[in-house]
Amino acid sequence: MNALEGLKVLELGQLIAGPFAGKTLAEFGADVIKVEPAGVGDPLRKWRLLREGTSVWWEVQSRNKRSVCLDLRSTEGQQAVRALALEADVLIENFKPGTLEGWGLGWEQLHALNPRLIMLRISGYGQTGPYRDKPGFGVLGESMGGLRYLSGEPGRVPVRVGVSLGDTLAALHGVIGVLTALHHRTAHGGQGQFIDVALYESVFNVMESLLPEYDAFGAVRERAGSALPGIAPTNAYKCSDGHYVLVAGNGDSIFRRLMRAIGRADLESDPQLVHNDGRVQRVEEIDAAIEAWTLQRSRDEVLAVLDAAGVPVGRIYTVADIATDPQYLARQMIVEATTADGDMLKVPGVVPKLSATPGRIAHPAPRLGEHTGDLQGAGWPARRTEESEAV
Ligand SMILES: CC(C)(COP(=O)(O)OP(=O)(O)OC[C@H]1O[C@@H](n2cnc3c(N)ncnc32)[C@H](O)[C@@H]1OP(=O)(O)O)[C@@H](O)C(=O)NCCC(=O)NCCSC(=O)C(=O)O
Repeated sequence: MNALEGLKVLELGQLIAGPFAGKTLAEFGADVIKVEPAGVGDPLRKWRLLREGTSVWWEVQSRNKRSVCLDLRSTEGQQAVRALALEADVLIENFKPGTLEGWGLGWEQLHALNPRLIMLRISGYGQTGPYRDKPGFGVLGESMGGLRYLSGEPGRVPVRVGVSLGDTLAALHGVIGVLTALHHRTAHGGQGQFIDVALYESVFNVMESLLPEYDAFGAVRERAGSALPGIAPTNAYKCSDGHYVLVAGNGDSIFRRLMRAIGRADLESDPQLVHNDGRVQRVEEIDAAIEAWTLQRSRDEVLAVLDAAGVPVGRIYTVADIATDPQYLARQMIVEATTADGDMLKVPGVVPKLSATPGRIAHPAPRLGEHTGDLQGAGWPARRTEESEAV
């Protein structure tokens, strides 16, 4: 039994923000039907590295979903979506605001058709406000949300975090919205509602004290490279073999253990360094002491000594480190899955882990339009036998 068994989800839209929300619901048992344009399908099918013509990213993002091809610009395609929406619990979309309305598939139209429908609408800037009509991508949401300005070294160009974090953050906020709206629908009279998620707001929501610090102190937070301003010591420190380690000594007792481990009893017992506020005043001195010690040792030696001392320490993981890490392996986070072409592929396991109803990879990402034939007649199409068995 999966937690979202029986939940019917219709996914319109493309790339990351909407489809990552669909993926998350599908991993917990929702029946997600993805609508794609015939011919090319979701452009993500061709993003980054392709194997036999299909992106391996697609294999992860679309697992457990069904794919039907419908032309949303055509009357027939729009009618087919309405027929599906009539029975759907959730519709996910991440088009530019107004695109669905132009196709007669906006909230007003679909809500009138199916008052129980919950609609997740993800866009760059939201469904209202002066920017609503602008197309949005993750990088712009990350920037407007405040993240980009803080990423990188002081005085250098603000860098992109390595993945489209704005999109996945929006997707996860969208999933929270869907689950909240489902609870509300069950508890209070069965009505659906729409959820308006903006990429920039999803980023802004995780920006910690950025705004109140500006309001209270006029402080504009700046890029700080690998350090965490106002919290000490925590940084990346170079080792004798050229690798870096991350050491987070920013707890009062952890700091004392760290100083003992690196042979700095003087700093361990310094009354000014007992708490964070005092350490922040002398962060450069503390960082220099730590790096003087790490520079004398290889990364593995540093990790072993600080691990034994109970100090939070870690390497900077490449994917090669991830793929062989015992913690990942012990918790089934590296899973061998079979693609629709019968090839094996290592993919991330399901997050989060539920004790009674864990998520699962039930079937591979679909070929383009693999399930269009299921749409015979009206209503939500039943899953084919082999798929129901896989679930
Ligand atoms: C991604 C977008 C910028 C793309 O903008 P546009 O192409 O200008 O327009 P729209 O959203 O209105 O529509 C997308 C296009 O796909 C076409 N389309 C898609 N599916 C169909 C089907 N099934 N049938 C017919 N046409 C279709 C649609 O007609 C448009 O084509 P044309 O009319 O021919 O253009 C926008 O969708 C957007 O702002 N989305 C919300 C934010 C978001 O999710 N951004 C995405 C992230 S990925 C990312 O950020 C990242 O990697 O980083």
